[in-house]
Amino acid sequence: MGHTAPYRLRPESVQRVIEAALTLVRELVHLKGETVKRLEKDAEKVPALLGLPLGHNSSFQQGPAFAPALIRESMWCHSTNSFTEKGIDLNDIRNLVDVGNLPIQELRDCGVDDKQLFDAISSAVKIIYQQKPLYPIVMGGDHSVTWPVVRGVVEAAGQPVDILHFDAHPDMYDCFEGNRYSHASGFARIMEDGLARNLLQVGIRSITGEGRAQAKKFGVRQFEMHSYEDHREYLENLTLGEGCAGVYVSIDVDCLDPAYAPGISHHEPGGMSFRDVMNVLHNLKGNIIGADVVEYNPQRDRDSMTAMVAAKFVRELAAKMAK
Ligand SMILES: NC(=[NH2+])NCCC[C@H](N)C(=O)O
Ligand SMILES: [Mn+2]
Ligand SMILES: [Mn+2]
Repeated sequence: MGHTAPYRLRPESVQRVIEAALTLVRELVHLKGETVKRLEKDAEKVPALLGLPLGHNSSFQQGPAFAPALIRESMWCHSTNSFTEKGIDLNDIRNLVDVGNLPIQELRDCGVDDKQLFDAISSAVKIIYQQKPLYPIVMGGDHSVTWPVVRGVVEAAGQPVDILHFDAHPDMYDCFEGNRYSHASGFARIMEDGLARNLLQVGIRSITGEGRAQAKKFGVRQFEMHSYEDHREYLENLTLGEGCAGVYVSIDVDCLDPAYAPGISHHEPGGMSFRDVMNVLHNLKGNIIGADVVEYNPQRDRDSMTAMVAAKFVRELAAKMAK
């Protein structure tokens, strides 16, 4: 018996499914945003956690599609507590809310294509950003999610952002393995769309001629690991975001050396330590209005250790955003 063509929803049904998914996000965002305002009417910025279980644009392994639930599990694991390194209690809803996941796989099963899916991600981010005092902090999923997330932040803010991007890779291929939505092309899309006033890439140690040419074309500043010590002082005293919408921080967990983070798809030796990233993040002067932690791959992890690494990145980013 040959394969029958997969059943497809009619286009109008696909639109209804997308709207249903965004309605769930909209209701949760409104509920959490209004609750925070009732508890703390002067709250300026409260990070709102959104999970994007997406892995199909990864060029090598698709495990990041399973990451959000496992990062949440580590965030609240009783092996630790709810306080961040500098004393923010994330159990306090005024410091962090969770608005659930966008149902990525279900949308794709209904025949939603990547353009529609990325538009839905940008819409979900705008819903969060427009519900003050909430600001989006996203858990991937592979690094392809950053383009639609940054687009949503910039469209809602009305101005470009300064982006601080931690990664072993520049992710600026024009088109990787025939896919312009690839996790290895997201920052090319971001720069083409004029979404970033400045893009600083930190932790780079796997870069092709195209990666360097694209950086030159777009004016991207790349801080490569082979000369990291020459730039440490500067990177650990950054001021970003003044005169534009603010700062967006994207952490690809593979910025870390595989010794510290085995649970990622692309093992690239010679990476950063967790403390190196914290030194840059804790000392950063700037108003972070959006962030993401991506590329955690549970299928490569050891005893959930990298889930805890991704979870601590989320926690410390949230603490840095909260005001
Ligand atoms: N977001 C990422 N993890 N990108 C990884 C890109 C890997 C690709 N093989 C390269 O060499 O560039
Ligand atoms: Mn990477
Ligand atoms: Mn990346």
